[in-house]
Amino acid sequence: MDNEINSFPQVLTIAGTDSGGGAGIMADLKTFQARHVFGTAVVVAVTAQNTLGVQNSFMLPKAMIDDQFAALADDLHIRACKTGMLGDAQHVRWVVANLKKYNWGPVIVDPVMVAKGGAVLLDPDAIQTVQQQLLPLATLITPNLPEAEQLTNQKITTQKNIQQAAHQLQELGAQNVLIKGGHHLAQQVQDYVLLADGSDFWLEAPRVDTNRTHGTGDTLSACIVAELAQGHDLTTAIRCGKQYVTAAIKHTIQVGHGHGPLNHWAGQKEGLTHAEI
Ligand SMILES: Nc1ncnc2c1ncn2[C@@H]1O[C@H](COP(=O)(O)OP(=O)(O)OP(=O)(O)O)[C@@H](O)[C@H]1O
Ligand SMILES: Cc1ncc(COP(=O)(O)O)c(N)n1
Repeated sequence: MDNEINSFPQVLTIAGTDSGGGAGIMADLKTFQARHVFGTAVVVAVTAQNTLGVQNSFMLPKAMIDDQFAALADDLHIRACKTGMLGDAQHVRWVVANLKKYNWGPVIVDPVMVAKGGAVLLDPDAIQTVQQQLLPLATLITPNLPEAEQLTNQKITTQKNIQQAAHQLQELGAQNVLIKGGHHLAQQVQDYVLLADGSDFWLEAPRVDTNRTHGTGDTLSACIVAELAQGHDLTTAIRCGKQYVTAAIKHTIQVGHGHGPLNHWAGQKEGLTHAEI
């Protein structure tokens, strides 16, 4: 009976808010809505932010974080979750404890470190805690190139470096790895995927010439979470996420003076049905 009550696919983002609406929990919830799953959130950090940058941030106390997890565990049936901005080492530890305490389905780790505008969203001291405690819980980790460099302690300049870094992230405990190539300014953006069984592939798309790319990583990982919650396999979910984020970047909307947000209605705009994108 409980299965019937909680049968609609429910997902969770564990991250920071963005008052400007473009990244973090806001981008995740917009993506969940567009992808037809019910989105929930554990707020770890609150940021005062807009498309020009992060003006202030506040980390929530442990009791408030634990209570949010407990409230969800008591009532909902979360099928997949993701992490985003976690701020510092102690918050990473508190989140890890709650990931272990309950079952939230597959865990997608988006190891957010620095915002597009340059603000630090993860204390550099916390990187070791992410490597040692969070990575082993990751069904999939989705670093961008600078994050992959930090997590593997190496410069990444070639495709071979990217592949080596992905293997290193697996050795640290992440089951599957998606290294995002948005920060490499080539004509084609290339993301690299290394799966748990050792198979791999590249995802390619033409670079859209725009600075309206606030929240691209959040949107990609949130879409993957949504697809997993609906029962798709990981490869299908990743390919769908890539198609969705590419469309959301391509169909620019004019919001803000700086790094503008994506168009989370892009699937509808392209006339794509839910099943096609
Ligand atoms: N200008 C662009 N044109 C097309 N695709 C892009 C562009 N920029 C990023 N992407 C794609 O968006 C996704 C996110 O990549 P990116 O490297 O920007 O992540 P990120 O830095 O974590 O994003 P954010 O921190 O803004 O959330 C990847 O699939 C990447 O290839
Ligand atoms: C709360 C929060 N989470 C994540 C990001 C990263 O997004 P971006 O790199 O596009 O600024 C952000 N700016 N704010």
